[in-house]
Amino acid sequence: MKTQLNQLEALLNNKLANFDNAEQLTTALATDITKQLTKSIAEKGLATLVLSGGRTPIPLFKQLANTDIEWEKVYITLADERWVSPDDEASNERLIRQHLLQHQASKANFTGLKNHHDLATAGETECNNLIGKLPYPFDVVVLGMGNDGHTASLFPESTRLAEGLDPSNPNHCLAITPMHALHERMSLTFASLKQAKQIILHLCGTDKLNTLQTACEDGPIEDMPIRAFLRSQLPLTVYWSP
Ligand SMILES: O=C(O)[C@H](O)[C@@H](O)[C@H](O)[C@H](O)COP(=O)(O)O
Repeated sequence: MKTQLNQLEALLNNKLANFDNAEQLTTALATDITKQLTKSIAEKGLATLVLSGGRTPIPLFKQLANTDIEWEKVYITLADERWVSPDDEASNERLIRQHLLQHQASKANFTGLKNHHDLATAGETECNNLIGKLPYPFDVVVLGMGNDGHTASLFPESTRLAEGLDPSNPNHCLAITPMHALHERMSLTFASLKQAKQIILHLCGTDKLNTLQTACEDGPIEDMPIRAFLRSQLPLTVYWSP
């Protein structure tokens, strides 16, 4: 494990922060996000935070919910959304409302990606216009990764993946359909996410470490979309714990 971590630190140009356990990672990550948001608020009176769904970030959401930040000056949105009702078990908006927009963080300004359209393809323009109204570039983006190398909802083999990965795509979001995951999705584009002041890839478990190692090796970006972030000169840090 130590050798693997040393190899990855070299591959990631020392942008790998590894911790002995998820609790230590969560505390450090919540602290770092708080610092960046507080700095942005001091500089420009507001801050934007883009979050991913999944199971990994739930402890982080819970810790941030109780953190003393001027949340009324923080604008939060999602890196992606399953195109389901916000009260559906699969909804990332539901996850954010349930675990983050509580306690002190209940004062934050949240913009969801799901709108009234039945299909993500029909809702794409409205979603893009809505995200376009948020303060930009984003200050902090927190990404997860699946063991297929997807991030946000930029899945290998998905429809329109090339558009989603196109660094010059002028749009913030696109409707995309994974081949091997449930639900039509709305995903922020690589072009929109990569402009952020701070990009965090939040991973837990040896399976994700092994996937990260594979993603750091040669191979097409389309095979493992997280490679678009790893191979660009971006302010990206990987936070990992067992
Ligand atoms: O909507 C989603 O599912 C997420 O945005 C997705 O990109 C997630 O970050 C990864 O699938 C990792 O999920 P886990 O944290 O559950 O492994």
